[in-house]
Amino acid sequence: VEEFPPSGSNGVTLRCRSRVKSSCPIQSKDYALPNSSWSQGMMDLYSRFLEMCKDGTWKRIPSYSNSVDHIPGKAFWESLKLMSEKERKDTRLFPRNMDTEGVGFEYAMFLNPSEKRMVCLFQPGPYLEGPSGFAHGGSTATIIDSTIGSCATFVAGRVMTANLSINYRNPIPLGSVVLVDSKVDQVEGRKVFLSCHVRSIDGQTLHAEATALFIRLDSTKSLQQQMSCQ
Ligand SMILES: CCCCCCCCCC(=O)SCCNC(=O)CCNC(=O)[C@H](O)C(C)(C)COP(=O)(O)OP(=O)(O)OC[C@H]1O[C@@H](n2cnc3c(N)ncnc32)[C@H](O)[C@@H]1OP(=O)(O)O
Repeated sequence: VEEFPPSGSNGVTLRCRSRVKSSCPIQSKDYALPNSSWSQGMMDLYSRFLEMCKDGTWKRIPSYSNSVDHIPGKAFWESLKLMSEKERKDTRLFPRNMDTEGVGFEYAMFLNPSEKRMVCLFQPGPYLEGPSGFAHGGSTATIIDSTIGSCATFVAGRVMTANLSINYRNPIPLGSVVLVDSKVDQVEGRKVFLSCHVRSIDGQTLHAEATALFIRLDSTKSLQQQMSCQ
Protein backbone atom coordinates (compact mmCIF):
# COMPACT_ATOMS: atom_id res chain seq x y z
CA VAL A 1 0.00 0.00 0.00
CA GLU A 2 1.39 3.36 -1.04
CA GLU A 3 2.00 5.84 1.73
CA PHE A 4 1.86 9.60 1.50
CA PRO A 5 4.42 11.01 1.80
CA PRO A 6 6.34 7.91 0.68
CA SER A 7 8.46 6.16 3.30
CA GLY A 8 12.00 7.41 3.24
CA SER A 9 11.06 10.86 1.99
CA ASN A 10 12.25 13.88 3.91
CA GLY A 11 8.94 14.01 5.71
CA VAL A 12 9.50 10.73 7.51
CA THR A 13 13.23 10.15 7.68
CA LEU A 14 14.80 11.58 10.80
CA ARG A 15 18.27 12.16 12.04
CA CYS A 16 19.13 10.58 15.40
CA ARG A 17 18.04 12.80 18.27
CA SER A 18 20.81 12.48 20.79
CA ARG A 19 23.44 14.54 22.52
CA VAL A 20 26.04 12.73 20.44
CA LYS A 21 25.95 14.22 16.97
CA SER A 22 25.13 11.54 14.47
CA SER A 23 23.89 11.50 10.93
CA CYS A 24 22.44 8.01 10.95
CA PRO A 25 18.92 8.20 9.52
CA ILE A 26 16.26 6.67 11.76
CA GLN A 27 12.63 6.01 11.07
CA SER A 28 10.31 7.57 13.63
CA LYS A 29 7.52 5.41 15.03
CA ASP A 30 4.31 5.48 13.04
CA TYR A 31 1.44 5.57 15.55
CA ALA A 32 -1.27 5.18 12.92
CA LEU A 33 -0.76 1.44 12.65
CA PRO A 34 -3.01 -1.12 14.33
CA ASN A 35 -2.24 -2.06 17.93
CA SER A 36 -3.86 -4.45 20.41
CA SER A 37 -6.15 -1.73 21.79
CA TRP A 38 -7.97 -1.29 18.49
CA SER A 39 -11.47 -2.72 18.55
CA GLN A 40 -12.78 -5.02 15.84
CA GLY A 41 -14.76 -2.09 14.46
CA MET A 42 -11.61 0.03 14.19
CA MET A 43 -9.71 -2.84 12.54
CA ASP A 44 -12.50 -3.51 10.04
CA LEU A 45 -12.69 0.15 9.07
CA TYR A 46 -8.91 0.40 8.79
CA SER A 47 -8.84 -2.65 6.52
CA ARG A 48 -11.60 -1.16 4.39
CA PHE A 49 -9.60 2.04 3.89
CA LEU A 50 -6.41 0.09 3.16
CA GLU A 51 -8.33 -1.68 0.38
CA MET A 52 -9.34 1.70 -1.05
CA CYS A 53 -5.65 2.72 -1.05
CA LYS A 54 -4.79 -0.02 -3.51
CA ASP A 55 -5.91 1.91 -6.61
CA GLY A 56 -4.32 5.13 -5.35
CA THR A 57 -7.62 6.89 -4.65
CA TRP A 58 -6.81 7.08 -0.95
CA LYS A 59 -3.46 7.40 0.79
CA ARG A 60 -2.67 6.24 4.29
CA ILE A 61 -1.11 9.06 6.32
CA PRO A 62 1.61 8.05 8.80
CA SER A 63 1.46 9.70 12.21
CA TYR A 64 4.41 10.65 14.40
CA SER A 65 4.76 11.96 17.93
CA ASN A 66 6.31 15.29 16.90
CA SER A 67 4.78 17.79 14.49
CA VAL A 68 8.19 18.65 13.00
CA ASP A 69 8.44 15.09 11.70
CA HIS A 70 5.40 15.77 9.55
CA ILE A 71 6.85 18.75 7.75
CA PRO A 72 7.41 17.87 4.10
CA GLY A 73 10.90 18.78 2.94
CA LYS A 74 12.10 19.10 6.51
CA ALA A 75 15.73 18.62 5.42
CA PHE A 76 15.33 21.48 2.95
CA TRP A 77 14.04 23.80 5.68
CA GLU A 78 16.89 22.73 7.95
CA SER A 79 19.49 23.31 5.25
CA LEU A 80 18.27 26.88 4.84
CA LYS A 81 18.47 27.33 8.63
CA LEU A 82 14.80 28.24 8.57
CA MET A 83 13.84 25.58 11.07
CA SER A 84 14.44 26.92 14.54
CA GLU A 85 15.85 25.17 17.60
CA LYS A 86 12.40 25.49 19.15
CA GLU A 87 10.87 23.52 16.31
CA ARG A 88 13.59 20.85 16.55
CA LYS A 89 13.37 20.18 20.27
CA ASP A 90 11.84 17.12 21.78
CA THR A 91 8.22 18.19 22.13
CA ARG A 92 5.22 15.88 21.63
CA LEU A 93 2.23 16.32 19.35
CA PHE A 94 -0.75 16.74 21.71
CA PRO A 95 -2.87 13.78 20.47
CA ARG A 96 0.23 11.53 20.56
CA ASN A 97 1.35 12.38 24.08
CA MET A 98 0.24 9.17 25.85
CA ASP A 99 2.53 6.18 25.65
CA THR A 100 0.03 3.56 26.80
CA GLU A 101 -1.90 2.18 23.86
CA GLY A 102 -5.65 2.66 23.89
CA VAL A 103 -6.04 5.12 26.79
CA GLY A 104 -6.10 8.34 24.77
CA PHE A 105 -6.35 9.19 21.11
CA GLU A 106 -6.22 6.14 18.86
CA TYR A 107 -6.56 7.29 15.27
CA ALA A 108 -5.48 6.77 11.70
CA MET A 109 -5.95 9.18 8.80
CA PHE A 110 -6.51 8.63 5.09
CA LEU A 111 -6.26 11.31 2.41
CA ASN A 112 -8.20 11.49 -0.83
CA PRO A 113 -6.11 14.05 -2.76
CA SER A 114 -8.49 14.53 -5.69
CA GLU A 115 -11.41 15.24 -3.36
CA LYS A 116 -9.21 17.32 -1.03
CA ARG A 117 -10.62 15.19 1.72
CA MET A 118 -9.12 13.71 4.91
CA VAL A 119 -10.87 11.00 6.89
CA CYS A 120 -9.80 10.03 10.39
CA LEU A 121 -10.80 6.78 12.11
CA PHE A 122 -10.97 7.71 15.78
CA GLN A 123 -11.32 5.52 18.87
CA PRO A 124 -11.37 7.66 22.04
CA GLY A 125 -9.91 5.95 25.10
CA PRO A 126 -10.85 6.21 28.81
CA TYR A 127 -8.47 9.12 29.57
CA LEU A 128 -10.49 11.34 27.24
CA GLU A 129 -13.57 11.22 29.43
CA GLY A 130 -15.81 14.25 29.80
CA PRO A 131 -19.36 13.32 30.81
CA SER A 132 -19.33 9.87 32.41
CA GLY A 133 -18.68 7.29 29.68
CA PHE A 134 -18.36 9.83 26.90
CA ALA A 135 -15.57 11.76 25.21
CA HIS A 136 -14.69 15.23 26.48
CA GLY A 137 -15.73 17.96 24.03
CA GLY A 138 -12.15 19.23 24.01
CA SER A 139 -10.89 15.86 22.83
CA THR A 140 -13.45 15.92 20.04
CA ALA A 141 -12.27 19.42 19.13
CA THR A 142 -8.68 18.16 19.16
CA ILE A 143 -9.29 15.32 16.75
CA ILE A 144 -11.36 17.59 14.48
CA ASP A 145 -8.63 20.26 14.51
CA SER A 146 -5.99 17.61 13.80
CA THR A 147 -7.94 16.06 10.94
CA ILE A 148 -8.95 19.36 9.36
CA GLY A 149 -5.45 20.72 9.98
CA SER A 150 -3.83 17.73 8.31
CA CYS A 151 -6.23 18.08 5.38
CA ALA A 152 -5.36 21.78 5.02
CA THR A 153 -1.64 21.00 5.36
CA PHE A 154 -1.64 18.41 2.61
CA VAL A 155 -3.68 20.62 0.29
CA ALA A 156 -2.20 24.05 1.04
CA GLY A 157 1.10 23.61 2.91
CA ARG A 158 1.97 24.98 6.35
CA VAL A 159 -1.14 26.39 8.01
CA MET A 160 -2.51 27.40 11.39
CA THR A 161 -6.06 27.28 12.68
CA ALA A 162 -7.56 30.78 12.71
CA ASN A 163 -11.13 29.75 13.46
CA LEU A 164 -12.82 26.48 14.43
CA SER A 165 -16.57 26.30 14.99
CA ILE A 166 -18.11 23.07 16.29
CA ASN A 167 -21.69 22.00 16.84
CA TYR A 168 -21.86 19.00 19.16
CA ARG A 169 -24.91 16.93 18.20
CA ASN A 170 -24.56 13.60 20.04
CA PRO A 171 -22.01 12.46 22.66
CA ILE A 172 -19.30 10.02 21.57
CA PRO A 173 -19.12 6.87 23.76
CA LEU A 174 -15.60 6.10 25.00
CA GLY A 175 -14.21 3.06 23.16
CA SER A 176 -16.52 3.51 20.19
CA VAL A 177 -15.20 4.23 16.72
CA VAL A 178 -16.20 7.31 14.77
CA LEU A 179 -15.33 8.70 11.35
CA VAL A 180 -14.05 12.26 11.23
CA ASP A 181 -14.63 13.32 7.63
CA SER A 182 -13.15 16.65 6.52
CA LYS A 183 -12.67 18.44 3.22
CA VAL A 184 -11.37 21.68 1.81
CA ASP A 185 -14.33 23.69 0.56
CA GLN A 186 -12.52 26.74 -0.75
CA VAL A 187 -9.10 28.35 -0.97
CA GLU A 188 -8.94 32.15 -1.25
CA GLY A 189 -5.40 33.42 -1.27
CA ARG A 190 -3.93 32.40 2.09
CA LYS A 191 -7.33 31.43 3.50
CA VAL A 192 -8.32 27.77 3.50
CA PHE A 193 -11.97 27.05 4.38
CA LEU A 194 -12.87 23.52 5.49
CA SER A 195 -15.82 21.59 6.85
CA CYS A 196 -16.05 18.38 8.85
CA HIS A 197 -18.59 15.82 10.08
CA VAL A 198 -18.08 13.28 12.86
CA ARG A 199 -20.31 10.25 12.44
CA SER A 200 -20.68 6.74 13.84
CA ILE A 201 -19.37 3.93 11.64
CA ASP A 202 -22.86 3.05 10.43
CA GLY A 203 -23.44 6.69 9.54
CA GLN A 204 -26.64 6.75 11.60
CA THR A 205 -25.41 9.09 14.33
CA LEU A 206 -24.06 12.56 13.67
CA HIS A 207 -21.84 13.36 16.65
CA ALA A 208 -20.50 16.74 15.59
CA GLU A 209 -20.14 19.07 12.63
CA ALA A 210 -17.60 21.81 12.19
CA THR A 211 -16.33 24.54 9.94
CA ALA A 212 -12.85 26.00 10.05
CA LEU A 213 -10.62 28.68 8.61
CA PHE A 214 -6.91 27.99 8.30
CA ILE A 215 -4.35 30.57 7.26
CA ARG A 216 -1.45 29.51 5.09
CA LEU A 217 1.87 30.66 6.50
CA ASP A 218 4.36 32.59 4.42
CA SER A 219 6.57 29.84 2.98
CA THR A 220 9.64 32.07 2.99
CA LYS A 221 9.62 32.32 6.79
CA SER A 222 9.77 29.63 9.45
CA LEU A 223 6.89 29.21 11.86
CA GLN A 224 9.17 30.49 14.60
CA GLN A 225 10.02 33.63 12.63
CA GLN A 226 6.37 34.30 11.90
CA MET A 227 5.40 33.91 15.53
CA SER A 228 8.21 36.15 16.80
CA CYS A 229 7.02 38.91 14.45
CA GLN A 230 3.70 39.15 16.22
C1 LIG B 1 0.48 16.68 8.98
C2 LIG B 1 0.42 17.04 10.45
C3 LIG B 1 -0.28 18.31 10.68
C4 LIG B 1 -0.72 18.42 12.11
C5 LIG B 1 -2.03 19.17 12.12
C6 LIG B 1 -2.27 19.79 13.47
C7 LIG B 1 -3.31 20.87 13.31
C8 LIG B 1 -3.32 21.73 14.53
C9 LIG B 1 -3.59 23.13 14.10
C10 LIG B 1 -3.57 24.05 15.28
O1 LIG B 1 -4.10 23.74 16.30
S1 LIG B 1 -2.75 25.54 15.09
C11 LIG B 1 -2.81 26.20 16.76
C12 LIG B 1 -4.01 27.08 17.00
N1 LIG B 1 -3.93 28.28 16.18
C13 LIG B 1 -3.20 29.33 16.57
O2 LIG B 1 -2.60 29.37 17.61
C14 LIG B 1 -3.19 30.47 15.60
C15 LIG B 1 -3.02 31.81 16.29
N2 LIG B 1 -3.20 32.87 15.30
C16 LIG B 1 -2.16 33.24 14.50
O3 LIG B 1 -1.02 32.78 14.63
C17 LIG B 1 -2.45 34.23 13.43
O4 LIG B 1 -3.59 34.98 13.78
C18 LIG B 1 -2.67 33.55 12.05
C19 LIG B 1 -1.38 32.82 11.61
C20 LIG B 1 -3.84 32.57 12.06
C21 LIG B 1 -2.97 34.64 11.02
O5 LIG B 1 -2.01 35.66 11.18
P1 LIG B 1 -1.32 36.34 9.92
O6 LIG B 1 -0.62 37.55 10.43
O7 LIG B 1 -0.56 35.34 9.15
O8 LIG B 1 -2.56 36.75 9.00
P2 LIG B 1 -3.44 38.08 9.07
O9 LIG B 1 -3.82 38.44 10.45
O10 LIG B 1 -2.77 39.10 8.21
O11 LIG B 1 -4.75 37.59 8.32
C22 LIG B 1 -4.72 37.12 6.99
C23 LIG B 1 -6.15 37.12 6.50
O12 LIG B 1 -6.88 36.14 7.27
C24 LIG B 1 -7.95 36.79 7.98
N3 LIG B 1 -8.06 36.19 9.29
C25 LIG B 1 -7.05 35.95 10.15
N4 LIG B 1 -7.51 35.39 11.29
C26 LIG B 1 -8.85 35.29 11.12
C27 LIG B 1 -9.89 34.80 11.94
N5 LIG B 1 -9.66 34.28 13.14
N6 LIG B 1 -11.16 34.85 11.46
C28 LIG B 1 -11.39 35.35 10.23
N7 LIG B 1 -10.44 35.82 9.39
C29 LIG B 1 -9.19 35.80 9.85
C30 LIG B 1 -7.54 38.26 8.06
O13 LIG B 1 -8.67 39.09 8.22
C31 LIG B 1 -6.86 38.45 6.73
O14 LIG B 1 -7.84 38.58 5.72
P3 LIG B 1 -7.66 39.56 4.47
O15 LIG B 1 -6.41 39.06 3.77
O16 LIG B 1 -8.91 39.38 3.66
O17 LIG B 1 -7.49 40.93 5.06
